[in-house]
Amino acid sequence: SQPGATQSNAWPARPLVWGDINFLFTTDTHGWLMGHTKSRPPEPNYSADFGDFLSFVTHMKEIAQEKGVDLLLVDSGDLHDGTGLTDGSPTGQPNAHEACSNKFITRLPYDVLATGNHELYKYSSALDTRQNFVPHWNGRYLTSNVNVTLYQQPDMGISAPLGARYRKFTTLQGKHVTAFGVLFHFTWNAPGTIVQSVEDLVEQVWFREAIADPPDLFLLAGHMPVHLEEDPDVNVNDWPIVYYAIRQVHPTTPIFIFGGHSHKRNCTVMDEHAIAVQGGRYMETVGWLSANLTEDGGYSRRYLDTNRNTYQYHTRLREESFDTAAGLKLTNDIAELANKWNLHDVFGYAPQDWYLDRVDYPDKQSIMTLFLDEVLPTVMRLGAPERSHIPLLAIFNRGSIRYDIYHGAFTRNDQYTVLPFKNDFFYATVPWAVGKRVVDGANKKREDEAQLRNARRIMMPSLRHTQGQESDAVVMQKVFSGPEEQLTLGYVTQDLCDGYADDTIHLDIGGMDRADDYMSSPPPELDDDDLIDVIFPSFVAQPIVDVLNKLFPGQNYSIPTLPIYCGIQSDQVFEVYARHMWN
Ligand SMILES: Nc1ccn([C@@H]2O[C@H](COP(=O)(O)O)[C@@H](O)[C@H]2O)c(=O)n1
Repeated sequence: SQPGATQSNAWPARPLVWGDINFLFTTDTHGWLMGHTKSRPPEPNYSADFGDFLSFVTHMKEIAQEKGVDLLLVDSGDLHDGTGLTDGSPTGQPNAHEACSNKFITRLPYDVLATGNHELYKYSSALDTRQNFVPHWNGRYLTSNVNVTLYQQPDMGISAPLGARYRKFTTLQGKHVTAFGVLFHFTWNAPGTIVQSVEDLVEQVWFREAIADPPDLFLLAGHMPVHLEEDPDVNVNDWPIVYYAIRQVHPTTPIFIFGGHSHKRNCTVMDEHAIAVQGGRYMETVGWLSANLTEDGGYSRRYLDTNRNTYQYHTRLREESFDTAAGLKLTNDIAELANKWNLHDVFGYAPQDWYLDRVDYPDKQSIMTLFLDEVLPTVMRLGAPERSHIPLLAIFNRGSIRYDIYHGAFTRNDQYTVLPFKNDFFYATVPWAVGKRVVDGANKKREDEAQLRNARRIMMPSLRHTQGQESDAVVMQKVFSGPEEQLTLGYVTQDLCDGYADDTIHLDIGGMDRADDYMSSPPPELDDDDLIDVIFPSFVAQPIVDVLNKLFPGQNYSIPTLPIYCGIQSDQVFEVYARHMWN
């Protein structure tokens, strides 16, 4: 682990069940290669870093070989955006260049990787991925429906697949695998990148040809949730389209789906021979899935907390013999980069914990309450003193706020874990009669668009997994025999497959589904004719401009003519606040 990380004192409840085909899977790691280093619960659950993970995977692959079975390592995208290692480069290099392309993730023996939406928000990230990350993987980075346009000679104007379209390979134990990497129909991608809809993907001649021959199994890695979600932003499950396209040709060939994007642990069984799993977020979870293809013996899934106890328990290794030389080197190299980029510099001391998912606005412990009521208005005023004579309404898309803040030192790295995105703040000065309706208007627009998308959505078939008939509660009691007060805080997953899948038994940390994306600082008391500065991040400028134009016809707002409110960008807001208020 990284220096100073607080180790977990909890342990897995029971060994993994191996099959003849086994998978370890990650998704939405978002740069959390240092692991979680804080001491407040549940952070120690996730205190292993990528070096520990490398040692774990290396040992697990050896165990698989000893058992004469296969173990494949899969990632479902969103490596970018989320910590100082991906976003805190002092040199302005492409996002995640050091963490992904040059140094760290390439050291893991992934068999299949897929791209996420966060790899495509900036053209520079996508190009860097293609030029510096993809070549390392030698056909294992799969982007079945994503292209990038090349603007350098001799490829001027050519639109080329970002990675490989698909991969056919034979495992060490001789199983024939056909693999795809699919991204949901993402539309907020940077100019110069192209995301083909999943409907169109499955109609392509190359796709039809690629699925024609029956493999022993289909492996579908992709950045979309395995189950429909409440939140319209992540409610983008196009898996059924791929599933049915394959099932039309191969009614019983096993299909293994590895999803992502909604940051949740999840699982669903589509038919006797098809299962979809998903491993959470931020290197909190390493997923495990096993199956017996030869005996047709069902599945076993597990969500592993990422700490050294977990890794040592499942590899049956003691502390002294667990680390591999390559794992230790990766740990050291990550620590070195974090130091070089001053990620541990302290901006101030947070006086309490604030949570992203456990509670919601306006709870005093919600990070949205801190951000909207305190941080955003304070920092906007500090950044634009010349506009202090006009009241402000600061609008924000909550999807930009990514993580908790814990009591104690608030560092440069924490700033990126809370808000990694570099967006400008635009503003429009409007009468309060208009300003007070912008948030509702933007949320309604988002809802309407989601409903339109969902109107033509094919539902994922769901077969309640029939192995291990016992209820979750009974299984849990069996696997944990100690008193409840010994349990630590963590995930208690309710997915759509039978049995209890969390590897370590916890007291439920709880969590909520996000509702509205657009929120604002507290509205001032004004008359309808009073003027107000409506401030919003550049990332959501287009929907806000659309709403403003609807509410205030004749003004013809457009992004190029919008003034910038202050010189502070969104990824600096917490630094400015912490330096002023927590120092
Ligand atoms: N420049 C950006 C890029 C993204 N966002 C926010 O991230 C959300 C998507 O994140 P997922 O992990 O759900 O894929 C997106 O909806 C935005 O809220 C941003 O604010 N600025």
